[in-house]
Amino acid sequence: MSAALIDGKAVAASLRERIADDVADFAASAGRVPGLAVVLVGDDAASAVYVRNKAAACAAAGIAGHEHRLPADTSEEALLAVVLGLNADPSVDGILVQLPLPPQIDASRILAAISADKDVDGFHATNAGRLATGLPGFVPCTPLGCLHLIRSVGPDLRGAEAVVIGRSNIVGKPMAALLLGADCTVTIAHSRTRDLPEVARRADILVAAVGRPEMVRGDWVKPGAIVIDVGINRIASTPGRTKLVGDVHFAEASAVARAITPVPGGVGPMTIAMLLANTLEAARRHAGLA
Ligand SMILES: NC(=O)C1=CN([C@@H]2O[C@H](COP(=O)(O)OP(=O)(O)OC[C@H]3O[C@@H](n4cnc5c(N)ncnc54)[C@H](OP(=O)(O)O)[C@@H]3O)[C@@H](O)[C@H]2O)C=CC1
Ligand SMILES: Nc1nc(=O)c2c([nH]1)NC[C@@H]1CN(c3ccc(C(=O)N[C@@H](CCC(=O)O)C(=O)O)cc3)C=[N+]21
Ligand SMILES: [Mg+2]
Repeated sequence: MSAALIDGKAVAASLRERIADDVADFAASAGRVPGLAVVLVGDDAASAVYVRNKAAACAAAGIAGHEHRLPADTSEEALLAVVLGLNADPSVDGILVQLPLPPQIDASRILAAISADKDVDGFHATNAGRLATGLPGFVPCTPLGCLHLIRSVGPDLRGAEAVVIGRSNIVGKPMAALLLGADCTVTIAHSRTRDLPEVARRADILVAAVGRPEMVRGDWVKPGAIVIDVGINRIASTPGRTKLVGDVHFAEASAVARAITPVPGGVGPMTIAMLLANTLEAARRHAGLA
């Protein structure tokens, strides 16, 4: 392996220490702690793990976590009522409704109902529009964490060729918007992209957010590129066991890249750190301390 390892876990840990200090300052000024409500519908095992991680991270940062677990057969109206209650609750600064939602619920309707100034996920159309037009707002945590990691190894992004594989509203599109905002030349690739390996090889900065285990092979990577692997894929390993792998074939890509994120320990921990940062920012705005 020749690439430098981008240690998201370590970067996230140091960010979280700083956030904890800032939370203490906020509490001293505002007379209350920031609050984050996390809503989980159903019993998806992976979602339960993330929600547990978020609760622990909140506690460690001094943020009050309000966890709402609803049964898998919850109706859209019932979930809407929970969201409206959280919108109206002054102790709640941030609201996160864990995705995916069960099939009877229209996620876009739920996301639209979250107050834009409590939308610490940055998924509301108002915040997506703010990001697209260069206005201040909440930026989705995963791409924001990716940008931090990219800047930790390549602070000057002006004119760099960036290729984002994946165009979801929660990762790919906001990632592209952030890179564009950093003056990269940005290409967004997806399932209809012709000759994806060729497109990927153009990238000085390659971000993979696809959900396909180890899809990006070594010969897709330009020598010296920065590779950010957003994918979280649980696959079978030895009989009866599973393991997490990314969307990038790590062993191959790390022989070619200049720097690369591992899975686990890369983007995932940064997502949680950015969620805490967004929640503190929401609390400051609500308290008039921003
Ligand atoms: N680390 C973290 O904190 C987070 C990790 N993730 C992980 O990131 C990955 C992506 O998540 P998300 O964006 O929500 O996923 P989505 O399924 O919403 O989007 C996947 C994107 O990949 C594209 N795609 C699918 N197959 C191919 C292919 N063969 N070639 C090129 N493009 C393809 C799709 O294209 P099209 O639009 O044409 O269908 C789509 O744009 C997942 O593994 C997820 O678990 C997600 C969020 C946070
Ligand atoms: N409303 C909403 N907001 C989200 O931000 C959101 C969501 N829904 N649904 C699911 C995805 C996924 N996601 C992750 C967060 C942390 C890790 C993480 O901490 N990963 C660790 C490992 C975790 C493990 O061991 O399973 C790592 O990569 O090192 C992963 C994935 C947030 N998401
Ligand atoms: Mg961490």
